[in-house]
Amino acid sequence: MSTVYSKDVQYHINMKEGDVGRYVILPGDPKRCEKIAKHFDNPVLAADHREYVTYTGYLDGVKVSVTSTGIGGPSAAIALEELANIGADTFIRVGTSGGMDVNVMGGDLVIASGAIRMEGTSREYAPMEFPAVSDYKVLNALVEASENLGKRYHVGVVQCKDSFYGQHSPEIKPVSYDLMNKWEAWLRLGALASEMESAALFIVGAFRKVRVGAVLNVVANQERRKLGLDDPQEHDTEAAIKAAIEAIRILIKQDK
Ligand SMILES: O=P(O)(O)O[C@H]1O[C@H](CO)[C@@H](O)[C@H]1O
Ligand SMILES: O=c1cc[nH]c(=O)[nH]1
Repeated sequence: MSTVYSKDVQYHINMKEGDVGRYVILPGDPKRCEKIAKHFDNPVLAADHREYVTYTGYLDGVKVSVTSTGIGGPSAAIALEELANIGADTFIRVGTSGGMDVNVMGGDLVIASGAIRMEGTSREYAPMEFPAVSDYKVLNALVEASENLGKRYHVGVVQCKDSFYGQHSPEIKPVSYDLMNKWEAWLRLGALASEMESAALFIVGAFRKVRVGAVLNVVANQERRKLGLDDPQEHDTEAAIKAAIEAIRILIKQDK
């Protein structure tokens, strides 16, 4: 059985085949797109529809794009599916996250090797037994890129959820017993940081047979705060952006 996906103008991202490169950076925040596109040669605004803003330009002579996903699994899954429909096959999420492991500090980078599927979207693609893992070539490229940048980084599992405030104020939620017990388990299992899109992107990527990785800026770490440790804050995503750009350059070279 073969499935044919339309390469025509896509319903949500409002682009067709030819509008994006095979390499696409995926920030959540649409406002991060322009910052990322500044690293491209000759960037042009390709589309601006709903939460999906896209710029397309070039890195080392190869066409590349950046498309925002909006917040959460549902909109991220749509972005990935529609971008795959029009020819993209390698994706790097550049996001923000909240630190979990006490060794992870605000301003560090977290490169996701896998993601905890505490969200709903990926369940509509794969049974829970199937793991949400990043593509190893994209993962390796992100590690090499972070080394080259001389940036403090961690590689490991991130936690994905649908409720931002379920992470930040679980104790006042009606299901606090569930949120807090699971959070404790994720900590004991060494989860590095919490965010909202990687699990859905990794699972949809597995389904669509495309490569997906993720690099996250750590904004702060609530676990360090709880323990009275210093908790530096970093809202600037430029280091994560630079890591993703460098990783794409590495992948372009490898793919030639
Ligand atoms: O900064 P982005 O990429 O949006 O990522 C993180 O920030 C949002 C929550 O504030 C969620 O989308 C989360 O995953
Ligand atoms: O704490 C945080 C920061 C960014 N994104 C999240 O989901 N959580």
